[in-house]
Amino acid sequence: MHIEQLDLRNYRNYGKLNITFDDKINVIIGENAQGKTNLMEAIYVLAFTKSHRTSHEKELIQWDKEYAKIEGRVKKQNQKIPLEIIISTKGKKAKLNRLEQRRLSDYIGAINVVMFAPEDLTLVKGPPQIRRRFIDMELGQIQPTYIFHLAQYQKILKQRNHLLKEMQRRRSNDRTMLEVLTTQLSQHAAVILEKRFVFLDLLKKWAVPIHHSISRKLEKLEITYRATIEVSEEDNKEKINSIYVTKFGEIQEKEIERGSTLIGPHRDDLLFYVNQKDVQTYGSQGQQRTTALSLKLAEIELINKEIGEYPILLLDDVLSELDDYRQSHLLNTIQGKVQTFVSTTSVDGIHHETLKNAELFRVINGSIGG
Ligand SMILES: Nc1ncnc2c1ncn2[C@@H]1O[C@H](COP(=O)(O)OP(=O)(O)OP(=O)(O)O)[C@@H](O)[C@H]1O
Repeated sequence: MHIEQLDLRNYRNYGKLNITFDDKINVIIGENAQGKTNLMEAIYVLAFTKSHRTSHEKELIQWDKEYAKIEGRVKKQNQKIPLEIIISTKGKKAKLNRLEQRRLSDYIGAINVVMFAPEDLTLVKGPPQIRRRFIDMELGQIQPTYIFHLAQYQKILKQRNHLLKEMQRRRSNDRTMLEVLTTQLSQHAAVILEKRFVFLDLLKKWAVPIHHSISRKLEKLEITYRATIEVSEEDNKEKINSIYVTKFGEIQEKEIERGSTLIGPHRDDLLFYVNQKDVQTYGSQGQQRTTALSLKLAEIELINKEIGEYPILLLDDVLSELDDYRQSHLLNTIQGKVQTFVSTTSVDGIHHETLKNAELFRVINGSIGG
């Protein structure tokens, strides 16, 4: 799949932009603060309806304007699909084939996008929420029902935390309500965990051999899921649900005392081992980067396997962060089959021949020239 055309209106520092892209490699080049990441972000928002770098959507609207609009024409399985996101101070609209989609899960997945930015290099070393976000974004775009369960889970979690806080302060003792919320939360948590286990199994199938190859066959990567309950990656949702229900029963008084939900997928994590050593604690920066790169490359292959087409790849200022060997590995993998957007301040540090045939877009203060 690829984006043929992108139109922006009042999006960050782009007042008006109409641009046609190459279906292979597009290099977005410009000095700092000219709008390279803004362009990448717009493509990301077109795919996920939200930004990868802010949760405050008002920031996406050009200063002093009422709304921001992103329109894209995507070619997927030989069909041209028009997509549109409008963000205004009143809210957000997502249109697929010119029809407004009320549920996010009906829109997300229309195009598949994989973003690789410098922050992703901290995927291994950074806090657990980065790894949970990684799973949620990647799994969500290949399985829209996951987004539905995640959204329900988060809604119920909020209500449950509020109730627990009220019970902690002795302003409520509504045990029946707590039981209802616990039952609902466990059900969604079980579906989320089951789907994460299936996804992880697929991810490992790709990431482990890729890591082996990038490390010149010296390193064996292992990935495990760390849950807040004792569960096996082979367990199905019924089994997981019953484990949650039992555990919630056991910790109920502790949860009331703390005023918060203490177990569930919102507290889980991924662990990475290289040659049986925990990469987060013992890995070199190089090993951590290889792991992050292997995961991203695995994701690209996984989406191709699940969807039947390669996703669109956004490499925001990250190529120059990788050494020549890792750069080559990345660019050789995508060569000729993945529409890719590379943003950079200079092509000096990027030596691969793929870029020689790329289409070049020069960004100066929210305008693009060839
Ligand atoms: N809502 C907005 N309205 C207008 N301009 C904005 C808005 N949000 C950000 N900008 C401007 O966009 C520019 C930053 O663009 P961007 O983040 O894409 O930079 P970049 O080209 O990727 O630079 P770098 O190489 O430093 O990352 C800044 O000049 C900023 O003032």
